[in-house]
Amino acid sequence: MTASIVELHGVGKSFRSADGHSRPVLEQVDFHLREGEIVALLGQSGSGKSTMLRIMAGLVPADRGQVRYRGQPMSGPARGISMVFQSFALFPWLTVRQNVELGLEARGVPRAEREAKAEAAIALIGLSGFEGALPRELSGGMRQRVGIARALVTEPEVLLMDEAFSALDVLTGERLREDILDLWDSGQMPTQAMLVVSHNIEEAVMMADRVLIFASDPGRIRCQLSVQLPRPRDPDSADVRALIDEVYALMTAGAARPARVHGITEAAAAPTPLAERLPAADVARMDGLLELLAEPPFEGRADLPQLSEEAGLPDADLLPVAHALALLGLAQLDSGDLQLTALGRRYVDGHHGLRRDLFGQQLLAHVPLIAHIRHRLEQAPSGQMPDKPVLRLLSEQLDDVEADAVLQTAVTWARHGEVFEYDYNTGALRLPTGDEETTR
Ligand SMILES: Nc1ncnc2c1ncn2[C@@H]1O[C@H](COP(=O)(O)OP(=O)(O)OP(=O)(O)O)[C@@H](O)[C@H]1O
Repeated sequence: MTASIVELHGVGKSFRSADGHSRPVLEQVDFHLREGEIVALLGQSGSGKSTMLRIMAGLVPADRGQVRYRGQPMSGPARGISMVFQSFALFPWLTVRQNVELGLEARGVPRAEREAKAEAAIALIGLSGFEGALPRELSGGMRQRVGIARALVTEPEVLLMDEAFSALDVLTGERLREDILDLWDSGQMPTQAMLVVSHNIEEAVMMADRVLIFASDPGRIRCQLSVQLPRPRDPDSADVRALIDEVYALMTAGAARPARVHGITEAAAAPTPLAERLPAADVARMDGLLELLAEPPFEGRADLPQLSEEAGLPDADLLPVAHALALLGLAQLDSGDLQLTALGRRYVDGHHGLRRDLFGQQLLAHVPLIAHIRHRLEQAPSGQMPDKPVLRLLSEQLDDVEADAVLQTAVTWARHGEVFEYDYNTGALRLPTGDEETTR
């Protein structure tokens, strides 16, 4: 059995929200990162993937369970583990060489050795000739190469990449990913294991020996899939396509209530809370996807990877839309396919008024937060209420930024279904005009 470099045993982490509530973000995470493997971590936004990476790097402590690095309990940042961030995190006033040398400086490495190592890392990642450039003089792809050189210069045994390619355009991201895999497969990297957080299913399947799928609320490993295909992999090969389909199916299983269906037993039995994270799906995109799904060649049923290509939507955008359609009963997710329901067919075929009514009806039936706001507005003599109590309710389980995002999603959906209105200037929620006297 290959040796484990980092081990998580029953790891849990909670954060305290602004109002003092403690929210579990990770629960019972068991994971071993072993020598010689690349592991990809996929999961919904906010499911705790970055938190798990930071715990593995020793940047934040776990509240529960054990974290071990080479068999020893982790205490503080681990020297043999480096991270690469989505945002590049470069110092704008330092040159490429100075940015790369930083990690070595902090460790007291003598100057001559620092320079030699930085030069080697810069050459390895293909940036020779740009040592004296400032970050602003580089393209996004080159900046991320600096971020990777800075992570590699300390010769880490473990490289943790947190959405390292997602801020780059598709081609640049693919090229950088391929270069890293070439370095890894040819043994030129000092690194012995990589963990890659991604929102891109194809990227995960192209890179990893194992794909872990995270569940949300609280974050935990829901399932894993091993990928036993030699690299480099052909994204169009039948084997890769089949695995991509399988990962889509696993990620969308139980999508109507993604956080709960595969959840821990008590959570599955609990009623759906008002403060659930809604998939951040734009209404125009939901309409567009339903229309695309209804037309040839799909005729009501589509393979998600094909739909992603046809709609020009990356996974990070497509999956929330697919989840939202499933939540509202307009489509259903089944084995990695999206299928129009009978109601979804009526919606697509309907004129504007019918679409509005069906959408509103489904919101009230399936989104407890929207039904709750509508009920409160109907009870209020003025047909109005401020958004503050709703935000307070949401922040019992979500942080402030997420609470705001959930309210905004609820508002855009509710406006489309004419369930309620929102005044962006005053933050007032109110019944739609002409609707004050009626109840649905
Ligand atoms: N320092 C912190 N204080 C309070 N809450 C935090 C902190 N760090 C993360 N969180 C919360 O923990 C949850 C998980 O966040 P995390 O960034 O780990 O998720 P993620 O799966 O990486 O999300 P994304 O894919 O959007 O990057 C979120 O609700 C986030 O707001």
